[in-house]
Amino acid sequence: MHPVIAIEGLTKTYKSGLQALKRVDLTISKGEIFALLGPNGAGKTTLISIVCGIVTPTTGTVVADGFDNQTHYRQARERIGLVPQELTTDAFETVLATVTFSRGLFGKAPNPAFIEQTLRDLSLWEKRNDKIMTLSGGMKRRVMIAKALSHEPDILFLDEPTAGVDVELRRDMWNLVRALRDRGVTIILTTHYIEEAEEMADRVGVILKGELILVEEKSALMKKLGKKTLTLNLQEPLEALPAELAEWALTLKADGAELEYVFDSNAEKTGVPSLLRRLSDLGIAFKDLNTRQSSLEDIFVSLVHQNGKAA
Ligand SMILES: Nc1ncnc2c1ncn2[C@@H]1O[C@H](COP(=O)(O)OP(=O)(O)OP(=O)(O)O)[C@@H](O)[C@H]1O
Repeated sequence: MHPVIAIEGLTKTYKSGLQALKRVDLTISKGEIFALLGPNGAGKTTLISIVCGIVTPTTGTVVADGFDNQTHYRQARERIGLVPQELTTDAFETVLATVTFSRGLFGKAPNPAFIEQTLRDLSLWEKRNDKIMTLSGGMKRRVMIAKALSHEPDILFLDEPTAGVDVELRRDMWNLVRALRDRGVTIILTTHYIEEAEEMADRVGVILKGELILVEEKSALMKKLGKKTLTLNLQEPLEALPAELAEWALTLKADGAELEYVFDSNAEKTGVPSLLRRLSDLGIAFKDLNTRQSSLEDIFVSLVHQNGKAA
């Protein structure tokens, strides 16, 4: 089975001379949910825009479901639905007309039953005769998704799908994305909300300054890079860390009332038992303790930090 998207040697230098993509190689399998993470300006939108045929790459190729998006643009584009970051739609049109028109743009035969189902799935059916301009921001975003799905694409790109939407709509979107995946749609999303990637993605890619610095199964990534944090709530606050504790990577928090120790949970020797013994020897007592597995957010922040230092 060929990958549903194959990106090879992709680079993009804008006319301004800015190199937005350095060299990106990436393959995506059918039915995956792939989350692309990266700080502002990393190149996420540029990458998506190239795959969707909106921006021309400087070098490299993109093959969507077997079709090169430059030599077979129409066939490649037909397979892709794009929900852009910005709302781009005719404010004076009704919801139903906009979504129906979108399908027509791809040369697909009308299918009112399919459009109705799509609008119902997105809780837009009641609003079908409303003009887009009268809808709330969240509803407008749903319209953008309905438009992207109108021609029944196999691959859906969501560029920051939940930026600025409320918690309820975010949950709805996640459910929708899962339902689409269950139907065999491949989903690529960019997000600033790491919890979104943590919750949804099968695989995660991290892009920094135009380079895909990491692509990994989410579960493997969290296991491999995951650290644990042990927090001890002290009986008496400490003014400073005693020199006798220098061999552990400790931080004092909450005005000295909490002692935090970050350790590698995969290591043979975590340092936790010896730390507790040393604390007891020093007469430092604690009321409570807890450990927390690091989240994808911690991992992401430390990756960005490391790369910032390396640059
Ligand atoms: N049309 C353009 N002409 C020149 N430079 C551009 C153009 N579009 C984007 N850029 C630059 O390319 C770099 C990557 O931008 P891009 O929008 O792809 O990043 P992003 O990761 O999507 O960021 P954000 O999270 O802020 O949306 C940025 O430095 C941006 O200023």
